[in-house]
Amino acid sequence: MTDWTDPDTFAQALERVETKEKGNCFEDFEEGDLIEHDPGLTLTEWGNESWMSQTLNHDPAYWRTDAAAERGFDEPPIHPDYLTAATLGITVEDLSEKGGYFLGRTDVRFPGTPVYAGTELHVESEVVNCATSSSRPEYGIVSWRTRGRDAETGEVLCSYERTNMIPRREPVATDGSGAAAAEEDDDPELPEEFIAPEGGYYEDFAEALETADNENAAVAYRHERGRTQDDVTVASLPLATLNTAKQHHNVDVMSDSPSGDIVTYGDVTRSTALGHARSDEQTWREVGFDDESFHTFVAVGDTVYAFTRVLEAEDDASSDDAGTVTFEHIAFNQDDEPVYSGTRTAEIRKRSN
Ligand SMILES: C/C(=C\C(=O)SCCNC(=O)CCNC(=O)[C@H](O)C(C)(C)COP(=O)(O)OP(=O)(O)OC[C@H]1O[C@@H](n2cnc3c(N)ncnc32)[C@H](O)[C@@H]1OP(=O)(O)O)C(=O)O
Repeated sequence: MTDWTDPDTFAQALERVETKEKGNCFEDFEEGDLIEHDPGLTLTEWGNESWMSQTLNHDPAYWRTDAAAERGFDEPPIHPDYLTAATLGITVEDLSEKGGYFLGRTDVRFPGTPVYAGTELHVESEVVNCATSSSRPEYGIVSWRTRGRDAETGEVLCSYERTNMIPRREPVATDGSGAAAAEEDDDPELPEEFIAPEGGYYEDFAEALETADNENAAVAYRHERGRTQDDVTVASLPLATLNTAKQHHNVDVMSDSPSGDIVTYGDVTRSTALGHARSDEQTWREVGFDDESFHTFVAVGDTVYAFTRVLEAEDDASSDDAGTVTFEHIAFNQDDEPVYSGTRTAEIRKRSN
């Protein structure tokens, strides 16, 4: 009788059987396709608090009822970073589980916030672009518009457009023009002076911008905190959002990939950098995020730091207690390499109120 667990026999069986594959290849996506994602997620206090604590998002309004009430929330709400990460995590099984990397995202908005624990998320994505990668013949580049809705009311809570590299079944011939376009600008022009705001209130950002306007200066500074990536940030946080990307939890497969190892979920990297930035400001509300890019991998043992450039300050917030500030945040690693960048618009509390 055949012993199926004999290692030689089993190796032969493994070679001959079909693998029940997961995920979709580039060829499976067509512009205009609408995909309703089967996994759903109830946004819980546990999920929210795990995400916020591990990414150093310790804003009291998301932790304490008195601080929440002071900011106009009924109770500590679901953090927009966790909402964004959960909205994306649910989509991975259909959109990107096959492999490839999360390259970037834009137009991240929260039309239905605040969102409270107990809300069930239902997520759908529409394919908005399928492009050939001119530098990587074995991949295509796909963009989707994703909407996370309150499953009960249908209200859109989080919406964004995201782009991933997605493996092709069959590599295509490319002209290699992508590599040429990526050539480094070896003569960067930086301003003569860097100004840091005095404090974290709206007026501090507005005043610093005004000073910089009169000189060849930029309002830019780094944040002291860093967060070294470990099993929790690399594997546990994405799995808690039902993100099934093998990049985050399958060391065996990833040893034979461009990164050579499991890598941090892009939303963990960016949320950690944003947590560092928020710890040096008086955040009132998050408005949105644009032009987000993931430049290189972050892996277990890497440390995520943050750098902020203040771009704009406008006294046009939804509340008299705040003004609107636009930032560029850059996450970087222990070797000072940028790993993430993106712009963020947030309402920042005014000093006078
Ligand atoms: C979720 C989820 C997975 C993750 O969270 S993975 C973790 C987050 N992402 C990363 O760590 C990726 C970091 N990026 C990289 O390491 C490099 O970009 C990468 C993927 C190795 C590619 O590097 P290359 O130097 O080979 O190439 P480029 O950076 O020039 O990009 C390749 C092509 O993609 C185009 N592209 C890049 N960014 C964007 C963007 N934001 N939007 C649209 N297109 C973009 C770029 O122009 C190149 O195009 P070519 O035609 O020239 O090939 C999950 O699984 O869902």
